[in-house]
Amino acid sequence: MSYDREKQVAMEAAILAAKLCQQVRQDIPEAIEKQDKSPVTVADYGSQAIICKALAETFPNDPVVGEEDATELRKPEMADTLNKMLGYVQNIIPDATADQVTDWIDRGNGSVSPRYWTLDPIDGTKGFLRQDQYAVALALIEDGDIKVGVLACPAMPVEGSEPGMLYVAVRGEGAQMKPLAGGELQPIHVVSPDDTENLRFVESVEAAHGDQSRQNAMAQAVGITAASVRVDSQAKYGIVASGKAALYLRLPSPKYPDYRENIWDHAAGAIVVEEAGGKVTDMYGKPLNFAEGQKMIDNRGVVVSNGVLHEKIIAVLNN
Ligand SMILES: Nc1ncnc2c1ncn2[C@@H]1O[C@H](COP(=O)(O)OS(=O)(=O)O)[C@@H](OP(=O)(O)O)[C@H]1O
Ligand SMILES: [Mg+2]
Ligand SMILES: [Mg+2]
Ligand SMILES: [Mg+2]
Repeated sequence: MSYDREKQVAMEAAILAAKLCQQVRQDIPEAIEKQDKSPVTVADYGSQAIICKALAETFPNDPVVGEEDATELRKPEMADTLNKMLGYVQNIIPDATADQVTDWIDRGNGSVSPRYWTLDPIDGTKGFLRQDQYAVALALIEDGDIKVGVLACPAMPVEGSEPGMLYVAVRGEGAQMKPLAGGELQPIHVVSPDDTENLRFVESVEAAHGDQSRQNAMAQAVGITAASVRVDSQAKYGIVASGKAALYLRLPSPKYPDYRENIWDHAAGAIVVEEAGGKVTDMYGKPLNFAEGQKMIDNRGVVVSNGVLHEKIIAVLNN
């Protein structure tokens, strides 16, 4: 089966959502605190609205498992925030109404099903707020297998152009990237073992999202001597997929040993790396499970590599 239509619609939606995020960020957004104390902004909500609307129009029967929902936004005390968000959405969809926008956001409350999309409207909200890296991440999953993944990284540096890169992959068709500013999709590949210049590793900026001291020790154990490059969001997957780093380590934080990873924090990035020739598993070498629910309850941590390094890193992690 061909996924041309899914790829096209997902790319177009992610590009529009990325545009909204860039506009919000120019205006220095405020963080709103969610119930779990993590931040959300009008850009997270607006991005989810735009992407869910596009998916509803083309694939009305596909559920979407998205990070955000509109419950808080519908409260009367949130009217100013809702209005501000609506203004940004109207820059892209001029006739959108407040009721439509909250309904679109809530289309992201779907469940993991035989075929579903998973959406992180802004991955790395903390990076977004600090003017660092972030990503709009969208993936299609069928029978637990990721089929299509799109990662829009509006702050990714691009040689000779303004920042912003789009990464995309379809199962069995390879991975590609193109600048968000325009241009043709180009195939991408993970770093080869003899490319010592790019034999570096990436990890989260937020220390609480991993175990930085162990991550550094493990990278050294497989021969990576350079200090890590700290990057927010699934932009890390784009960096590994395009051969700018050989490894991304995300080991469970000693502060939050019971944390389980969300499907939307990994699905889009994982297929981009796999289709670029790399490998993605949990810290025990187990495949990530996208068939159970929004949390990957059977997995611990995430290990992303150029493939060649994978067996070695899983071995040092488990000896
Ligand atoms: N304790 C813990 N362990 C692992 N992961 C966690 C943890 N807490 C939060 N999160 C999730 O981290 C997502 C941000 O991704 P990164 O860690 O790659 O970026 S960052 O450096 O933290 O900005 C972030 O995604 P967003 O909420 O979309 O920004 C969270 O889902
Ligand atoms: Mg979040
Ligand atoms: Mg996320
Ligand atoms: Mg998010």
